[in-house]
Amino acid sequence: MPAPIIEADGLGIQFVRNRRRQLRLRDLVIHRGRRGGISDGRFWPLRDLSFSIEAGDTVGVIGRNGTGKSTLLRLIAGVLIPDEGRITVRGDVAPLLELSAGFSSELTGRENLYLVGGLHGLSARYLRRHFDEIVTFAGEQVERAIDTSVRHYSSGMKVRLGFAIISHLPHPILLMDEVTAVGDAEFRRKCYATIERLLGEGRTLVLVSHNEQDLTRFCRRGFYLDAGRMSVDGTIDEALAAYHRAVAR
Ligand SMILES: Nc1ncnc2c1ncn2[C@@H]1O[C@H](COP(=O)(O)OP(=O)(O)OP(=O)(O)O)[C@@H](O)[C@H]1O
Repeated sequence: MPAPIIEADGLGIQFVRNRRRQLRLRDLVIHRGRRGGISDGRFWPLRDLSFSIEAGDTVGVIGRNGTGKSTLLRLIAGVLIPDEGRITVRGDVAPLLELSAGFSSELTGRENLYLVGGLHGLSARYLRRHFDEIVTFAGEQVERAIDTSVRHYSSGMKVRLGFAIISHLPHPILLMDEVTAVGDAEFRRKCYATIERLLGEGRTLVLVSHNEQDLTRFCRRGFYLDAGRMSVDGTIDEALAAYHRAVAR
């Protein structure tokens, strides 16, 4: 049996809050700012996480706001380095996260396509060959503005171009954070079709979403995170049920 494509063992990361700006009023009033763990601004958005994901698994990550879901994706993507434990990722990652990140506002859409595609390892030859397809996918507005500086793009246009590029990566692991929440109905339809095609090819998906339809449509497995800990690692229905019980309390 091949080794898991993503494996976490006692994974944890510590952040430092900007104490003056972010210490909550409740902490100041009830604990007079002395509560352990946050008194020096340090806290663990994720701690003691162990799991393994096999190639082809589709995992939905569920939890309330601020429970560390996006942080987990950023650890898998290698954008963040753990302070405790280990995360092992055996394959390239296509990060459908912060899709307009990496664009250089001075450059045109066309130049950014080559830049961002190149940064993710796509060759200039591949990008030339698939250029029309990528731009068409990004939609008419982007197509018309492809030789305009992206400074003049709306955030939706940047996200659409970003999705069009990243979804062309051949990488086996897809990370998505609320991708389908952006864009209009037409773009969402294209996103769904693309995600289904990619999953049909046997890619591995880790999806963070508050949209239950998306979660049950794309994910077989579910992680329910509660205050930075793994509360349920089961089927997507089991994870959603635990989340519902928690929010009903
Ligand atoms: N770079 C950072 N420095 C300090 N704190 C951070 C940083 N990034 C996130 N946080 C905090 O870490 C915690 C976890 O954040 P994260 O974005 O992973 O939550 P989430 O579960 O994805 O939330 P949401 O559902 O709102 O997207 C939150 O309290 C957040 O405010």
